[in-house]
Amino acid sequence: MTSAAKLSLGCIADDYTGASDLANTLTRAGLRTVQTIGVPASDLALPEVDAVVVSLKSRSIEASLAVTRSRAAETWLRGRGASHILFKICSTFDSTDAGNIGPVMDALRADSKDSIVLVTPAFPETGRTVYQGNLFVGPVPLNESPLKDHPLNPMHDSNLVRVLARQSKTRVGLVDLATLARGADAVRAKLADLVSSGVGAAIIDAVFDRDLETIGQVALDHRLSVGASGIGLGLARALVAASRAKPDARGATLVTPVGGPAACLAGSCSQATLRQIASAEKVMPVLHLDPERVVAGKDEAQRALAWAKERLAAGPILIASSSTPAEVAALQSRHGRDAAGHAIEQAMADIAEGLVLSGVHRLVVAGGETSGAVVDRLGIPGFLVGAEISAGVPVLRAVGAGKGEMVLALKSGNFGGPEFFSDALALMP
Ligand SMILES: Nc1ncnc2c1ncn2[C@@H]1O[C@H](COP(=O)(O)OP(=O)(O)O)[C@@H](O)[C@H]1O
Ligand SMILES: O=C(O)[C@@H](O)C(=O)COP(=O)(O)O
Repeated sequence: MTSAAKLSLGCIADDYTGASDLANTLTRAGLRTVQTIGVPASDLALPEVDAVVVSLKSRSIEASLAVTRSRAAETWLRGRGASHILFKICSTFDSTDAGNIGPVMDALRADSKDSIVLVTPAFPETGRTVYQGNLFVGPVPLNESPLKDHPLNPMHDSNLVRVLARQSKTRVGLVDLATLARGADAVRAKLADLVSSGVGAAIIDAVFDRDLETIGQVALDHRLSVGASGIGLGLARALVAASRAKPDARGATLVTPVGGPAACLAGSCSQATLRQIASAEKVMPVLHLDPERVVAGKDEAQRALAWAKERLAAGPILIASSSTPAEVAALQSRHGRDAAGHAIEQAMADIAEGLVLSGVHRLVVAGGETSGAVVDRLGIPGFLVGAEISAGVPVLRAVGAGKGEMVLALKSGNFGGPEFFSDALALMP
């Protein structure tokens, strides 16, 4: 970093769309924020900021690797003066019984020496609320939501106290909404009780943004918290209220128009993304990859690139691997979950690389793992946050890529309205 100023907040995000979601929230709450891809190289020039969100692709990798990478990010952020670190997880608690939320939380907690860690994936703006420790996605519990069919981490239990306890060596407790409603001191007293009974992590309920403000105040007593963009909002507001960060009147970066061809890639199989692809069919050419051919080799990505090159001059295009839950399950039963996912992610990265070589500098990507594969392949080291396309999804301006100006939108599979692809392109001139 060029600046020696101390960070008010350090963040470690377990995927790239989640990182841009958090960077968007922090920016809009007034913190000057950058998103880096991995731990930044020492020569990466970054502006003076209040918060850095280090993006990792650690949600679905082996737990010990997720721990090592998260710790490297933690060391870097603490070295820049961050006294509080937020480990950003998905608002739908995407994980398996093997991890990675529990193992990373345990390791960061040991390093921070916190007696207890507050954990909440609540993000009311996108319909994620937590009550009595149960996560709701809109009106339904997590296990009845489309997340039950996620290709990599299907979620079958909405009770987060149980889910986290299965992944963590720490005893997990609950701070319920009734306690939270009594204010920050009531939460502090409850945490002290939990600590005295040997609990090291507390799922905390939150339904409204005001709940997250209380949580943010209490979380700042500690060195670590775990959660989604909602707790990021609470922390940012608490930092501004405590004058530990100056609200930035400029807000999001103005992204200068880059022009030229634009493309969209979708690797998310979420219901929201499937609906968005169906809407895009009405306004732009859409190519559906044949997932079986993608797993078989590189030809399908080459076919897609040739298809795109014939059309790019005429307007935006969309290339999608996304399939229905039944089709995903069938592909996975033939090739295995990880092999199928990896092959498709790498095909998306091949296509993105080819598109950029063909002059595309405006790129929309749907899917967290998919975005990770694409951004890694493009070698982009970091992003500044631009306009908000929809809740949790900003326009991003690549910094330090050495490939000329480039703007991207990295969409979490579940986010965005039905016209998301057109909405994004309209804000990426
Ligand atoms: N047709 C398909 N069949 C099986 N897996 C797929 C298919 N299309 C994409 N995938 C894989 O599903 C995963 C989707 O995850 P991700 O990109 O994180 O989306 P989301 O944001 O919805 O979680 C990726 O690993 C992707 O490669
Ligand atoms: O918190 C969220 O829901 C998002 O920021 C996020 O992490 C989404 O992950 P993907 O759905 O895998 O993109």
